[in-house]
Amino acid sequence: MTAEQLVAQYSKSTANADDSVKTDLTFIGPTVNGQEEVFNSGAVAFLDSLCAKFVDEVPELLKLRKQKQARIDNGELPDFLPETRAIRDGNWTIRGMPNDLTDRRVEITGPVDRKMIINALNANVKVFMADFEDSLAPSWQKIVEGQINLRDAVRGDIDFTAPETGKHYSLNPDPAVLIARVRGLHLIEKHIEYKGTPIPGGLVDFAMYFYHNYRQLLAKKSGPYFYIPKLESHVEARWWAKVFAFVEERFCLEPGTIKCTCLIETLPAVFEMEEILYELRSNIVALNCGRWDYIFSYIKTLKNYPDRVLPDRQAVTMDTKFLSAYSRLLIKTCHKRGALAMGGMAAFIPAKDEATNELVLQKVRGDKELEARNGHDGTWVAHPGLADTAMKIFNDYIGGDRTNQLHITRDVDAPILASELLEPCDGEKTEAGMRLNIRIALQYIEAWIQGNGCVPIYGLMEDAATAEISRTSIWQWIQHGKSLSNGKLVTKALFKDMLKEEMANVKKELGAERFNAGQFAKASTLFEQITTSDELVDFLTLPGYELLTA
Ligand SMILES: CC(=O)SCCNC(=O)CCNC(=O)[C@H](O)C(C)(C)COP(=O)(O)OP(=O)(O)OC[C@H]1O[C@@H](n2cnc3c(N)ncnc32)[C@H](O)[C@@H]1OP(=O)(O)O
Ligand SMILES: O=CC(=O)O
Ligand SMILES: [Mg+2]
Repeated sequence: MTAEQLVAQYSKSTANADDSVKTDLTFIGPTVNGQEEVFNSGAVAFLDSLCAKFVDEVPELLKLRKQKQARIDNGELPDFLPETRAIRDGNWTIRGMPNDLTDRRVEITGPVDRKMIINALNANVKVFMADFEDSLAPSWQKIVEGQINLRDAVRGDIDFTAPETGKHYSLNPDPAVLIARVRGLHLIEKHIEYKGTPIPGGLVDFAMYFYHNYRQLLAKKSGPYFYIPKLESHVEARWWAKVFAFVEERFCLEPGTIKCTCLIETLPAVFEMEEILYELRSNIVALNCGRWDYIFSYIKTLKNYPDRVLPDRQAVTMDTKFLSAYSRLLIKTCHKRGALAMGGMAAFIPAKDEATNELVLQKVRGDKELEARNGHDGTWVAHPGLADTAMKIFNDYIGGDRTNQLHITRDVDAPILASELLEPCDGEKTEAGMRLNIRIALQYIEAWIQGNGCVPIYGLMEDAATAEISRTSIWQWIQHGKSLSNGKLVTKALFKDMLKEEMANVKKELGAERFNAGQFAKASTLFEQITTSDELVDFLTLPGYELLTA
C-alpha cells in the first residue's frame, strides 16, 4: 500500500471518531497552553488503549532491572546470556530501513524548544533527534509545547520570532529528517494517570508524536521514527516491539512502518545488543552509542566493585579500553544484522573566541575520526557550529558512492569478551576533578529544577547523562573511601566542605545577581542528599522531577 493510500484510509477512519469516548485516563493539575490540542479526544482514546494494553507490564520490567542489579551487587558480573545463545548464533537480519534513514552521517540533537527545532532542522545535518529525554527537563508545559512544536515542524508550518532580538526563524526548503527521542521507562508522567496511577512518560511521548504526525510523515515519504533510550534488556525491547505492532495494526499500517533506533547506553544492554535487535527486528534500523549514560551506567551497575571505580571524568574518553570495546562491538553487531551503528556525542560546543574554538574543533575532529575509522555510520553533534566538522570527517570515510559504512563488518576482529567490556579504567582522581564535578552537578541540577535540561557549562554541553557521571563519581569515591591524588581521603565531610566552597566559587563565576535569583540552595540540598546517601539514587531526575513539578 502506498503512503497516499494509507493516509486516505486513515482519514476515513478518523472521520468517524467518537468525540465523547470515555477513558480510564485522568489529567492531573492545571491545564497548560496547547494541552487540549495535543490531548484531543482521538489522542486520548489512543493513549488510553495503549495504557490498557501495556502499562501493567512496566513495573515488572523495572523490577527485572532491580533483580539483575541485586545479582550484580552480590558479585555476579554482567555477561552475555546463555539462554539467548541461539539468537546470537542465528542467521537473521533486521527487516530493512526506509530510504531517508540510510544516510545518517551527522545527526544534531536538542530539546524540543521551538527555536531549537527550527535551527536544528535547518542545520547541515541529515537527521535531527528531537529530544524529550536527556536534554529536556520534562515539565508538563514543555512536554505539551514540545508536541505542538513537533507537530508544526512536521507540517512545515513552524516559525518563531525571538522576543529579545526580534530575529525571525523559519524552515529552509530541505530540512533534516526528524526522529523523536521519548523518555526512558523509569520516568513517569505525573500529569496523566491511568486508573489512578501515573503513566510512563515515554509512552506519552511516543503516542502523541505518532498520533499527530504519522500520516503527514508517511505522506512525505518519511515515517514515524523514534529513538528509544536507556534500555536495560531485550525484554524491554520486546515490550516496545509489542507496542509498535499493536499501533501498526490499529492504524492499518504495514508491519515495520514505525522505525526505531535504540540507544545502547546501559552496561546491562551492551550484553544484549543482538537480542535487542532481534526482538525489534521489524522496526529497528540502528543502535547508537549513548556514551554518557553508558559511563554513568558503568558506575551505577558496578557500584559495589572497588576495582572498577572510575577516575576523573575527563580521563574517561572513547579510547579507554572498556569504551573502545563497547563501540567496536556495537558496530560489529549492527553491521552483521544489517543495522546502522551510530556514534555518540562529543560534548564540546563552539567557543566564542577563535583560538579556543580551533581547539574545540580539533577535539571534535579527533573524536569523530575515531568513530568513523572504527566503522560507525554516523555521529551526533550538540550544536550546529560542529556540523560541518563532523560532516567532513564522515564524508571522507564514507566516500562518494555510499551512504553509510555497513560494508565494514569487523569480521576479522578477535571476539570482544565480557572482560573487555568490564575492563577497569585507570587514571587519576584529583581534587580539581572532584571540585569540577561538584560545580558541574550543582549548576546542572539548578538549571534542571527550573526547567532547563541542557546547559553550556565550562565549554561543554551538560545534560542529564553527563551530569549523572559527575554526581555518581563523587558518590562512588566516597563509598569506596578513595583517596585523591594529593592524598586526601574522600569522605562525606570532605564533600560537604567542598560543596560549600564550590557554591561560593559558582557565585563568583556567575555574579551575585544571577546566583541570588537562582535556585542554588534547593539544588545544593538535593545534590548533597543524593551524594551522601548510602543507597545510590537511581537517577537524579527522579528526585529532580519532584522539585520540577512541585
Ligand atoms: C548525552 C546526550 O544525550 S546528548 C543529546 C542531548 N543533548 C543535547 O541535545 C544538547 C543540545 N545542545 C544544546 O542544547 C545547546 O547547544 C547548548 C544548551 C549546549 C548550548 O546552547 P546555546 O547556549 O544556545 O549555544 P549558543 O549560544 O552557542 O547557540 C548559538 C545558536 O545555535 C543554536 N543552537 C545551539 N545548539 C543547538 C542545537 N543543538 N540545535 C539547534 N540549534 C542549536 C542556538 O539556538 C543559537 O541560535 P541563534 O543564534 O539563532 O540564537
Ligand atoms: O543519550 C546519549 C548519551 O550519551 O547518554
Ligand atoms: Mg543518554
